[in-house]
Order: sequence, then C-alpha cells, then structure tokens
Amino acid sequence: MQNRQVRMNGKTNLLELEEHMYPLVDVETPNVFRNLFPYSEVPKVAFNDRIVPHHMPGEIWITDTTFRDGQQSRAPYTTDQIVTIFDYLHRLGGPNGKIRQSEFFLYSKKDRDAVYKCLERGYQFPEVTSWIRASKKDFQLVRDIGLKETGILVSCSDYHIFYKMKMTRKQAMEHYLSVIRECLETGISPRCHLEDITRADIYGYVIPFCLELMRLMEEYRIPIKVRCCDTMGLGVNYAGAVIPRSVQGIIYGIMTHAGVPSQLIEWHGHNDFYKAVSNSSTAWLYGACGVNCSLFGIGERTGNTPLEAMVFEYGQLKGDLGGMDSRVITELAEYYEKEIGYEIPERTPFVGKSFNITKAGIHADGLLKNEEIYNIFDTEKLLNRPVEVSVSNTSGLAGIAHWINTHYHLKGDRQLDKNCELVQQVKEWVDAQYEEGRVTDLTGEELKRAVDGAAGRLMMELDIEDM
Ligand SMILES: CC(C)C(=O)C(=O)O
Repeated sequence: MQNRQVRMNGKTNLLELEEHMYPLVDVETPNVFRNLFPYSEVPKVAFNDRIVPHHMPGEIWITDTTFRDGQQSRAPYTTDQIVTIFDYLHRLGGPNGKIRQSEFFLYSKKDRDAVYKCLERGYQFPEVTSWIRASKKDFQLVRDIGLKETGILVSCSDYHIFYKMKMTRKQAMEHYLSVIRECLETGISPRCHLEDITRADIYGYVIPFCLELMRLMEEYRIPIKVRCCDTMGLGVNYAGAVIPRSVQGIIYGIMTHAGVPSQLIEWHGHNDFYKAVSNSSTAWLYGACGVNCSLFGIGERTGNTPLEAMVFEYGQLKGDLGGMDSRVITELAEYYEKEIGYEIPERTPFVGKSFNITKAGIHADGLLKNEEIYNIFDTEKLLNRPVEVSVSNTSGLAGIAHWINTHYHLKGDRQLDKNCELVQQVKEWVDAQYEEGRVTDLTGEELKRAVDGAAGRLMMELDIEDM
C-alpha cells in the first residue's frame, strides 16, 4: 500500500492508493462475461449484494454531446443550426454553467466553421470541446483552434480490445497511454472515453488503466478526464448488482481504487434498455460530477441520455435548478420541430405534444377542480406549457370546460363551469361527431369553431384572448 498525493484545481486530496493491488490482468483469451451476456439470450443481471455508499459531489453538471454522438446518428446539422442550438444550450444552462461543455467534431471544414462560430459567441459556458482522431496532427489542430481539451477513444472491454483492435490488453493499454502522452505533450487535456465499460473487466483492466492515467496527470500537471461510456446501455443501478453492469460499482471503483477525483469523472449513457436516465442520475449519486447527454436523447441506436431529462433530475436531486432556465427546453423542442424537421414522439416526457395533455374525462374533471391533481408540476411556469386536455368522445363536460378555459385564457371567476349552457352545447356537437363514426381526436381549430358558434348562438361574450 502506498500513499500518493493528487493535486487538482489547487486542492490536495490525500489518496491511499492500493497501487499494487490492481495490476493489469493481461489475459490470453478475451473475458466477454458469458455468464452475463450469453448473446443468444437476454443479458443477465447478477447480484453479490455489495452495497456501495452514496457519494454525490457538492457540485454536479451536465455535458452535451448533441453535435457528436447526437449527430453521428442523424443527418448533419447546418452550421447555422449548430450555432442556434448552442445559443439555446447557453441560455438553458444558466449563469452557473450547469451545461458545462459541448463537444464538436473537428473532421471537416464545416465542423471547424461551427466551432469557430460558437467560440466567437464568447460564452463561458458551455465550453467548446472536441472529438478527434487520436493523432499528433489532430492534437495540434485542437491547440491551434484554441481548445483546452479533447476526447480520445480508449475502448476498454475485451470485445473491443480483442475483436476490434486485435490486440492484447497490455498492447491496447500501452497504445492508449502513448497517445495520451502525445496529447499531454501538446498541452491539451485528454478526456478518455472508456468505450463499453459495462462489459469491461473493471479490476483487471479499467482500474489499472485509470491508475496509469492518474500517474500521467501527476507527471504533466494537466487534468485527465475519465468518461465512463455505457456504449450498449447495459449498465444497471440495482443495489448489490455485480460489476461490470453496476453503475455505482464502476464509479466507486474508479474513484476509490484508481483515485480519479469526482470532477474528472463523467457518465455517458445509452438507452437500449430504457435505463439511460436512471443510470446517469445514479452516476451523479455515487460520485461522478458530469453526465454526458444529447438533446432529446438523439444518438446512436436508441439514443443517449436526454439532456432535458437530466435538467429535471438535477432539480430533483439538488432541490433547485441551479440557475438553469428550463423554459428554454420548450423553445428547443419547437426549434427542432419547425426548423430542423425532427418529429418528437408525442408522448416524450417534458417535450412531446402530449406530455401534459390528459384525454380521459375523469382526469379532466380533476384538472378542472385543481390542476395539481393531474399535472406533474407547474408545467406552465417551468416549461411554458400549461396543462391541457384534448377533446374526444371520452372527455365529457369537464374535459370540454377545461379545454375552453385553457384555450381562451379564462381564469378565476371568468372560468366556465362544466354545467354551463355553452359547455353543454359544445358537448352535444362533440357527441354528434362521434355518433357519425369519427375515430380521431378533435383538432383545436374544429373545437374553436364549435365554441365560437355556440357562444354566438347564446349571444355570449367570452371576453377572451385567443392563444
Ligand atoms: C464512441 C464512444 C466514445 C461512445 O460514444 C460510446 O461509447 O457510446
């Protein structure tokens, strides 16, 4: 056992690093954890009931990969679109830089133009960072552009080391360390993307490798980040699950046994098993300061951790939004739909058209009495999206009354009661539509015409301000 001091950002952490306890285990044949990943069967979760303590850092943040992993899986954005989205991210992240960084490709002239334009904005946050091929020429490029940090791919499972790179663990480790050394020599801070960490040998490869990274960090006095990439979305957050699938087990090992400080640990999730959000929150809870996300979760296959979801995870874990302006999420959703032509599935939390629309009449009745009964929070205040009802054959009088009150901004004693004559007349019209065989919801335009018609017949002034 050996004591070692690691100094970061002027602070000194005395770490008792068990350096000799975690030598590289240079196996002859790949360990693909067949017991957990039988391939022709569903993956398995095994438990050893080792409980990892919570260790949420005082400050946590979000980093963005909309323009890297996000863009890998869709048609490229134009330079103008990138700059506009970057502006939105800046506003969303607020003055405390809760959206701390955004990463960009530097491959083509178009990629670099976008970087220059975003840098010209002069924002402190999100900090522009890069993703490159790991070569001396590209490190120089990062430096010439004026960036401080770059992502480097250091795939860590035997699936990648043996099958893709055709190397042994020792060869892969030596190769990565020489590339990272080159990066440090250029004065650029490396962000090491440990691809496929949830299928990697954590104590036989990942921790020995991270120990080496921490040695290099001491030698060069340049921060080295460790990004834990759950490439196939296989991470789980169940208490007592075994590594490499246990998110908390991975974070704990890297922090405690490899001595990587929390501010240099990031989680990058994928949503193959619907776990991207809960795994990212788990990474925060157990010691990672950063979670890497993309807007609306757009990313490879089933996507990445949706950035907008982590805004609300942040709020729930920390007690407030830390200065983030969550209403910008709605502006971004509108921008994606109208300007980029990306259709957000309507039931997507926080941004889909239906996320706070209730259809059942019985729920609408509750909403009419008090909107808190059927709304997750004040969606009008936090997202500029008032709770709504959509009108169909099941909406009933309450649903129709709620629709009119919302769409005509009728508040307080101007609100219509579900039993009033106007609501009854509109309901008769709605019922007639479905008796004639209609099977779809009524559109806002159709309802507005029906309401205006009924109000005219009743010579009623709704005294409204239309939406
Ligand atoms: C390419 C790697 C770094 C990645 O994004 C992932 O593992 O998901």
